[in-house]
Amino acid sequence: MTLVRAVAGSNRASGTARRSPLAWLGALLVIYLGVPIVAFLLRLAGSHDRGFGESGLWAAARTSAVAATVSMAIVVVLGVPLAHWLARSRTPLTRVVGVLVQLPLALPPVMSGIVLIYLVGPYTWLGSLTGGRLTESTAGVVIAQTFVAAPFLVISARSAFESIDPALDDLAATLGHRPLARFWRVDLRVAARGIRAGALMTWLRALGEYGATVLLAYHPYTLPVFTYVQFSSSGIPTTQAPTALALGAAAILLLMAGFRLPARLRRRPAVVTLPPAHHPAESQPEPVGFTVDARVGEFHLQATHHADSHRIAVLGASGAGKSLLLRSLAGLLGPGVGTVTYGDTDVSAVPVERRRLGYVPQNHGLFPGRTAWQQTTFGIHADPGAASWWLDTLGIAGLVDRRPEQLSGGQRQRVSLAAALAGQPRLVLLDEPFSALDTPVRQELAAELRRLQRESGLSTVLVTHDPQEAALLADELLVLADGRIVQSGSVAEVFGAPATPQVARLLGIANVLPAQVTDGGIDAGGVNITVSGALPAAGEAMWCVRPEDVRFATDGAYPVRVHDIADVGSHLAVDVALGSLRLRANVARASACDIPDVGRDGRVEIDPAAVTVWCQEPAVGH
Ligand SMILES: Nc1ncnc2c1ncn2[C@@H]1O[C@H](COP(=O)(O)OP(=O)(O)OP(=O)(O)O)[C@@H](O)[C@H]1O
Repeated sequence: MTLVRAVAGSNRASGTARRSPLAWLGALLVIYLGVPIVAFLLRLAGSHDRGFGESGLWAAARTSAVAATVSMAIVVVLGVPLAHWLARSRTPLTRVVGVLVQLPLALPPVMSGIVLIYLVGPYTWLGSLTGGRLTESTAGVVIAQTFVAAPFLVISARSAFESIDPALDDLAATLGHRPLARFWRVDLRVAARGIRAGALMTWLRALGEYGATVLLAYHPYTLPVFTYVQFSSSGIPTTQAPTALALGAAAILLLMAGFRLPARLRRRPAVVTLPPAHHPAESQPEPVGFTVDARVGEFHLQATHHADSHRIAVLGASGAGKSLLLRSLAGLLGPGVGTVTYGDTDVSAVPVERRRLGYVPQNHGLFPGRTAWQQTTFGIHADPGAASWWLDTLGIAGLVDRRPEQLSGGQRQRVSLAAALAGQPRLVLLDEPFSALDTPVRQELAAELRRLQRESGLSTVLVTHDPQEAALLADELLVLADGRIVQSGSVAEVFGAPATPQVARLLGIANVLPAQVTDGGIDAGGVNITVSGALPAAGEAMWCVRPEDVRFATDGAYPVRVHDIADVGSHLAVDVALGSLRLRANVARASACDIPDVGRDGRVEIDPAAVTVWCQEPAVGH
């Protein structure tokens, strides 16, 4: 039944496609392009003398094929690095060069020939230097073909390089690969398909080149020149053979380019046998210090901190600058961003690939086309034994043959973590490393990382949105807002006394509310609350109390009305009205009988020492 529905669905889908005006427009173009070729093939089949015996035909075909192949090779060798530079650089010079390399595409080929005569013609400096051999020779054909065909490769390769996520290059740098190695081992590999397509277009364009060739190198004849000569002297019948040859060569090449071997004939990647695992070596704790001043677009990051501990967490709202801070510490924003120290070493001038880092980027970047094992051992310092240990510990030893698209989000995140740790890094920078994991795996991994931090001295800077994760995996907290550190200190200090209402909210404290400071207390929504700590000057203020410090008691000081009671597993979350404000109380299940029913009035007690009051929320200025 399901199959019948699926078939009916697919018939409906193809029926819809047939009725679509877009499909008909496309079909008209296919007819326009196909009919002349079919007409030619019909005439060819019906002809007696097709011109295959004409003298000079095969020599012309050879000249065309050789010159097109040499042109393509020249264009690939020179054009791929040029395309890479054009894709990666954003300067006025890049823009000018980008236009320049596309000009031959816009210029009519005959005019390209004229332009070239000014460079390599017999009476130019280059022409006389080579005794006039640059024209009227196969070299001349190659020069003409290269000029008109080069833009095809450069444009295609440039767009292939531009589509590579720059984060992959950054990741490869943190794994110790220098710029040339990154070009070979990452960019070229990822852009290979676009480069191949560009090379194919270049060859085909070179093979079909006529206008520039006929001006620059009329002899030896190429296939197009030979065809025109035949057409002028003997009429159309003898042009059938060269046309058929060009058509056949192009069709075979295009078919080969799109051909994929059946799955059973394709080379399978060798099955990986994991080497014996060993525990990662102990590392020296390396507290990080930095004074960073970096501008990225409109955003200004300005932060100074010298950590006492080798376990730091950076908390902040989305867009606060956490990832940029991590990238500055890695050296990925360049050496001009300020001073960075790992332990006692000033690494400000040390290139990222020599910093011996482990880096887990936010989107858990993995290199396309590489298996989990190849990803884990891609770093130049990767230790296969430690890689095995990490893969095993992270529960992905059975997935080592899989490529990124064959892994789930959580599995990819674990591979990324294993790759960062397998190189025995001196510092690990983690950008929300557990965000795609389910709660049990997340807790398990966090506990594993915590154990390594303690036992092996693993130094980490963790970016996270989760205050619990920060408290578990760090001794020191930095809270970032709008590119500035708004509070820093030990986990206990920051959690115990959030410096601003904004920090309190980031720490997950639920009751951050407005108030008016009065004599010896605060007016919170019309209810006077007693406070034992320091109070700001009278006026508008913000205050907070943790939900677990709001306790139901029949003799409590403050009247409330219960609005909602939610059982969240570990405790009961109770929403109450305190004057005009809404307050949250977390009540242990054992004390559930103290809570009045929903809609009923009751009383709560709030410890004056548990109340924090701030003057009006300060704006972070630049
Ligand atoms: N390449 C860039 N060009 C321009 N602006 C950028 C660039 N990268 C980041 N920014 C800006 O810098 C600010 C900080 O970005 P960052 O990625 O550090 O935020 P974040 O705190 O990590 O946020 P999230 O938690 O959402 O990942 C943002 O406003 C962002 O738009």
